[in-house]
Amino acid sequence: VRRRSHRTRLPPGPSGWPVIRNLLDMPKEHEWLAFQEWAKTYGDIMSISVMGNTIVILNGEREVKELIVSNGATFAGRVRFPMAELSGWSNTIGVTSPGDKLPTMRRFINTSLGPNCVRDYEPAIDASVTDCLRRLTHSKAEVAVTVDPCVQLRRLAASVILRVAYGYEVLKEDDKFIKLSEVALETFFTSTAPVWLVNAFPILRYMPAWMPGAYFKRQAAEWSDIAEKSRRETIEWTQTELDEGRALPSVAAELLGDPNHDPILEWTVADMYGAGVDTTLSASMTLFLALALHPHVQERAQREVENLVQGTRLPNLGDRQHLPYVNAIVKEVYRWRGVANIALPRRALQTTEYSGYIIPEDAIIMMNLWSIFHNPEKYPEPMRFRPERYLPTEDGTKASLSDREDDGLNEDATRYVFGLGVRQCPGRHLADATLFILAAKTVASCYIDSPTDLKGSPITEDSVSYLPGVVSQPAPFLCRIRARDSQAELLLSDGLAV
Ligand code: HEM
Repeated sequence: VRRRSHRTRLPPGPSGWPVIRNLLDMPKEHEWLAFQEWAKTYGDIMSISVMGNTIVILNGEREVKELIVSNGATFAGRVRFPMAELSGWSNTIGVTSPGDKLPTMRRFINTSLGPNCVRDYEPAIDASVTDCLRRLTHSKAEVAVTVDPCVQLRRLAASVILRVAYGYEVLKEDDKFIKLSEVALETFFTSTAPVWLVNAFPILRYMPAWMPGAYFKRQAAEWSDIAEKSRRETIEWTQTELDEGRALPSVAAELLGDPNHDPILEWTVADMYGAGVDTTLSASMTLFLALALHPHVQERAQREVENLVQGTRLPNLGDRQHLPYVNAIVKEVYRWRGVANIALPRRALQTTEYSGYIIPEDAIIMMNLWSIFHNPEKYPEPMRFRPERYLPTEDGTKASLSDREDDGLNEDATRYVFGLGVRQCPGRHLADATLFILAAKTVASCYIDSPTDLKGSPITEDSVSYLPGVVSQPAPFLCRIRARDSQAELLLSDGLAV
């Protein structure tokens, strides 16, 4: 192991090589696993240096709480991606650091997506979930069909977001706004990749577009048009609905209702798609995979729901407090494989001293949520999906359901999965409500089993694999799904969208 000299006073880390420093050490994918491994040598706060940037990695809950929560303002910055800014994404909240526009954006999105939002949109979320399960089961009780659940779960995540953001209802498989938003989002992700030299050397952004080597500027101009088209067409759609008196309540309708609204907030509405769809989809796919792998979890959850509703209806958000085991499933979905394993990197806005180390201004800060979620002292047998770890039952470990703040053992994973502090995910209430409704209705009405990869090889808990990326999703898988019985089939097909 190459250790860096103690004299630097940066948090410890591999020493790297002259000039390129840790460029070759930096893992190409699933970096949270490498960071977790490095923590065994360097500890819960460590650093590396890549392309002139200091990256500070926080592997422990104490470091995350003390730096990100208690020192919130210092670490509230986001990483800049000049190529994304040139490509029309400069008003995206997820790359905006504190300054003139951030407080306006945060206030708006926190209010629009606060706990009230969930109450207002609950019927729409409920209907979308039922619709999704009906499509997945094909409404045929006791006839199991083999499906790739990703297709319908993506449609569900996108339907919820487009309904809440614009009052738009997805009615077709190849929906125009899903396509438009996905194409635009692709340009965002591609423009944040390190292959664009301008992301490492921002000075290049001043090169005139006609110069040899300035291909990136012409590409950025093209992508900028795509981002603008997506933002404009969606918000104009809501404006037309408002003008013609048929707009459904939505975040965009609320915004457009104020004639003096700040136009920058139209981008914040658009951000909901990019930030909300892949994340909700990742957690939903993990839910299906975990249920398919654990029939006893489904049975216990189904019994819990059945005791409450007695076959008369499907459960809903109002039942939440009476369904502790279903709640525990959602918490374990957040923890077991993670969604955004290194959250969304932050940037230090000033030089700070912590635990005897210097964290320099502009350092990139990565919270390794994976390390926290897979610390065996905090979550015994961390690779096992065990919802009961959150429950005060004979096989559970919690002292009480209240899950006190200082209770480190099997702490509620919801506290971390959405990040922490001043930049915490504003979509958490919406996402959490969607996942609870999906989990409760799924166990109440369906039975899922036989998970395999796309070639038909069985998947076990130990062979589960996840794709790389800021948002990590299960590798594509198939499973068998059927409506639990004819009563469940009836409840799923009742009062549905066509
Ligand atoms: C299971 C689903 C989700 C997970 C796990 C998740 C997780 C996260 C995380 C870890 C962050 C970074 C927080 C930080 O830096 O501390 C974040 C930011 C964000 N999320 Fe979510 N998210 C989810 C769903 C959603 C939804 C449904 C929306 C909106 C509809 C949303 C909107 C945002 C936005 C706008 C940001 C950027 C906030 C900022 O930079 O100030 N997220 N999310």
